[in-house]
Amino acid sequence: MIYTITLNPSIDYIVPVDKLDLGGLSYMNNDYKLPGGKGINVSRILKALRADAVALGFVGGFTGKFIEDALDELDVRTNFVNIQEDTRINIKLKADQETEINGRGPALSDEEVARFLKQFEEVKDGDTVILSGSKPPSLPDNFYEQLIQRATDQGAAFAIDTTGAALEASLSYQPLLVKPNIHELEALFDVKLQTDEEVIAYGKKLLERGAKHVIISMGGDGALLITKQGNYKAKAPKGKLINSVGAGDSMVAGFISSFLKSGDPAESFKTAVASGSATAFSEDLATAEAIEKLRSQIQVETI
Ligand SMILES: Nc1ncnc2c1ncn2[C@@H]1O[C@H](COP(=O)(O)OP(=O)(O)OP(=O)(O)O)[C@@H](O)[C@H]1O
Ligand SMILES: O=P(O)(O)OC[C@@]1(O)O[C@H](CO)[C@@H](O)[C@@H]1O
Repeated sequence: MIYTITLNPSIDYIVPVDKLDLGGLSYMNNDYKLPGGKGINVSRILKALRADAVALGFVGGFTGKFIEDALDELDVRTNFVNIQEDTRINIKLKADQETEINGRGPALSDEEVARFLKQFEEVKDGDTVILSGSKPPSLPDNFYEQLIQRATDQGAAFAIDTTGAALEASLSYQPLLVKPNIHELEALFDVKLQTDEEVIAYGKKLLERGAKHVIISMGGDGALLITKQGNYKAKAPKGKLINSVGAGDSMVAGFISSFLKSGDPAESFKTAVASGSATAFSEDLATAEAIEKLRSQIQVETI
């Protein structure tokens, strides 16, 4: 079984505006709401790719109910801990540029956290846990590390898509996959990276510190995969960028679902890039058909 962990889900409120008048009044064009949060997005793509997964995390209030109902409708399996405070709403403003305004997230009580940890005991030998996104501020800084420690003790593999200290702390536990984007990699090492060689050199540092596979995503410039066996590059297919929200999560889902079936990093990387780009070219997350169609266009080269 795959478990996705979304400690801080969100309603993603997509707000298209023809022209944004800062300080004035603008009207929305066909705004819509999606169940969001990185792990939830991963679960939705896993569902599209027919991989069995359960989404875990915390949801609360009317916003939490919206997320549970929307995922039920999409037939995505969930087992959330219900909490007292409302789940956050994240604003995705689409004018001539995309602007994101994310909430910090609700406060969690000790009892709510204890219920989550109890539930986490169901993770067992052979399972894969995917940890993605921010944590609500009331959780301790090392909460991801605590979960990784538990997952590892329980015999499960894990992948992690987060940034900064939480990403660094995860490396010695040998994540199956880490997927910083190029800006997150730059921030981690406080450098500016120009060439593929430079990106690979810094990606390799994550490998040396324990990660088994490192994907560095680069938006419309595609991605690099760094492994002990070799390094790979895939250009992103050409298309109209409609929505980059969830492109990175789609990559994680694409890689993990394919790798668990095939054990082949290069093939899994191809599915990852196809999944990321198919989401970038859609209003919502990618469909299985869109992923399959793009997959045939993607060339993975060894570099
Ligand atoms: N403009 C684009 N054209 C084609 N593919 C894209 C584009 N933007 C993103 N992608 C695809 O999605 C992948 C992930 O994108 P990106 O590097 O933006 O991840 P991210 O920053 O983690 O995304 P997010 O946080 O928005 O989910 C890219 O490697 C690429 O395959
Ligand atoms: O604030 P976090 O947890 O880092 O990111 C949350 C978020 O921006 O990430 C997803 C896209 O990757 C969205 O569904 C969601 O709104």
